[in-house]
Amino acid sequence: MSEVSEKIPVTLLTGYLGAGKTTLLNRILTEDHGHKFAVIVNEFGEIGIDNDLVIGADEEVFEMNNGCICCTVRGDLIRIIEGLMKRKGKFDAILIETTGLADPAPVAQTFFVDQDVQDQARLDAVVTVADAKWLADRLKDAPEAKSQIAFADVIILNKQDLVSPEEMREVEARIRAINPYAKLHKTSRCNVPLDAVLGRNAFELDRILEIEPDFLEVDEHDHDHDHDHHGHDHHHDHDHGHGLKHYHDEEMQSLAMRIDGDVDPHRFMPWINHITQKEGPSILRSKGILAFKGEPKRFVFQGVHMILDGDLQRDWKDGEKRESKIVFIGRHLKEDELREGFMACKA
Ligand SMILES: Nc1nc2c(ncn2[C@@H]2O[C@H](COP(=O)(O)OP(=O)(O)OP(=O)(O)O)[C@@H](O)[C@H]2O)c(=O)[nH]1
Repeated sequence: MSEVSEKIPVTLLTGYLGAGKTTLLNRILTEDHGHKFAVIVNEFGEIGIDNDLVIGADEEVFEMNNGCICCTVRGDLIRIIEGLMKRKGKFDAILIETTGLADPAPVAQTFFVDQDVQDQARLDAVVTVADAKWLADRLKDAPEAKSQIAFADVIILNKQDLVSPEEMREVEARIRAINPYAKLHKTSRCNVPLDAVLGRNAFELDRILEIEPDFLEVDEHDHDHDHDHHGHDHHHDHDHGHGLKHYHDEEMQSLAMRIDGDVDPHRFMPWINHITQKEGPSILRSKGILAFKGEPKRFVFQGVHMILDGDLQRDWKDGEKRESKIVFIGRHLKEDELREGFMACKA
């Protein structure tokens, strides 16, 4: 067993008010799966927790006026997770339900910035529940709703029973305009198999771009999916196109880039550090797998805003094409600048 797999997996559950987070949580908790979960509920910045799960939970007093909300959330979360770790063995996964208005980033960042937390727990995936009936409206007026979609590794597009198939296609297309990479499940009452939500390893560096192996095909070509397959019954595992209208979300975009071959680490590292510091507030997620010149191993990185985490991973396999690919998801991305900057890293 690798060291990684002994860490407690953490699933971060997000979604706008009333989308169905609690419904999903209850499904997870009541299903007969033989796992024990610890649940952390984050209400409006305050972290309340099932009292008998944590020693000294009564002492978790939240001070909302005390400085930056992100830091407060993070501090509370670190203390709660450390408390939970003292009871290690009593549960095998942690679920965090954030309030419908929360930005998932500070919670996710906790798993990269705090060494003690990092040693014991690993972020498994960000799961976002979306309301098929109301999401399109919330995308117009609620920036949090958009961030939650952009941030997701898994999207549960819920309340299918309340919309027509046509409306469902419409909302799916809106989601794809923001985040083409997440796994998407259409549900009523969040009726997904649990392995669609848990054990995703979406933040595992080695799996980062393998979850959706065809991710790059989306952005590389023009989004011209007007070729409707009338009368054909197409069943294959391709989420994009095929009856989906294509939108471009003006505000929130994703940008995928590829270099055929190696990049120069002496150019790439300063560039990625610079760009994530400078554009960090607008970059929600970044991920990449890179072939560094002269390096037999793949360099894999991911980031949440300006916090980056990267490592040399397994060797490039015999016959595997050495290439370098990165993805940014964010608000008002400076596409030309990002593209030019990355292309200049070519070895
Ligand atoms: N019609 C329909 N109702 C649903 C579905 N899923 C959940 N609901 C209902 O929607 C309401 C909100 O669901 P919750 O699971 O509480 O949503 P939430 O995201 O936890 O809500 P907040 O805690 O307020 O953010 C409840 O009344 C649910 O019974 C669904 O698929 N279809």
